[in-house]
Amino acid sequence: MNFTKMHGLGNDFMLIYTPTTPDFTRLSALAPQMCDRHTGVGADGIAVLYPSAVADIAMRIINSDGSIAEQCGNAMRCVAKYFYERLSGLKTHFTIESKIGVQPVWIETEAGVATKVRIDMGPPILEPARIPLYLEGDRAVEQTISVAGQSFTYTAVSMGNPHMVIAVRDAAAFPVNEWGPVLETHPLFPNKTNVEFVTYHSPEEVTMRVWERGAGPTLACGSGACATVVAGVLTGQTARKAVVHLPAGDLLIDWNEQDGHVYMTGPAAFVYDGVWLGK
Ligand SMILES: N[C@@H](CCC[C@H](N)C(=O)O)C(=O)O
Repeated sequence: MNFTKMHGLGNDFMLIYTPTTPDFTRLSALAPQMCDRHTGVGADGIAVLYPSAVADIAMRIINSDGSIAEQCGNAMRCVAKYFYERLSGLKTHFTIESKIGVQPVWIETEAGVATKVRIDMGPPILEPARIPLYLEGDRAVEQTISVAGQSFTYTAVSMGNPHMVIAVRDAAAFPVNEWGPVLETHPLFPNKTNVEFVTYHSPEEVTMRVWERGAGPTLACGSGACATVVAGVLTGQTARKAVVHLPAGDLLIDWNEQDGHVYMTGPAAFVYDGVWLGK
């Protein structure tokens, strides 16, 4: 099976392009083995790229544990760069069909190379029932959650996939691996959740670290960065446009006032092309 290793700010993926309908059951079953960092290729997930009837291309994201997620901002930027440079004939504006719908994409280029990708990540979903989260009311802003004898204040946002955003004093030093797994699987979130630990520095700047549902600690999460700025706006911590600092670089997030959609801009990179020889 041919694949291309790519990453978006260190959130890394095996991209598999197939001109026919993908066998998701097989790819989900293979994902833990392919994504294993010792005995496989090593990746946070698999991004599957295939023809779409309603957009220029379709993509689905499979987490490294084999679960299929609704959304993945970093994989979408990788898919967009791949599509722009290898399949589209250098089209700088096109659409990608994901599980959440048809998402417009814009490519910034230099000599035929995609340097930045901007994606319409759609409107955030705030109603707890649709995140999904077991909580009454129409929003989950600055709620308390208790786990293993510790309480956290969180704001929940779905970008198609669920996110719990927790403001902490120093996100860079926060023990993500200790608290991430217990919060990911908290029974309040029936489909589990991604967890972002964030420090709001100013209305325009945030530092974020993430524990991803189905993948563990990753270096970046595009949908999580979108959720972080939405949570920042809802709690009065950020402006609608802010830079999210991640361990390997920055994402620019803009929760547009006119259409209510969240726009994400950032880089994507090729690493290598390979052939998976396992079964
Ligand atoms: N890394 C992603 C999100 C990938 C899916 C996530 N782990 C989930 O299960 O929702 C991103 O960049 O958005």
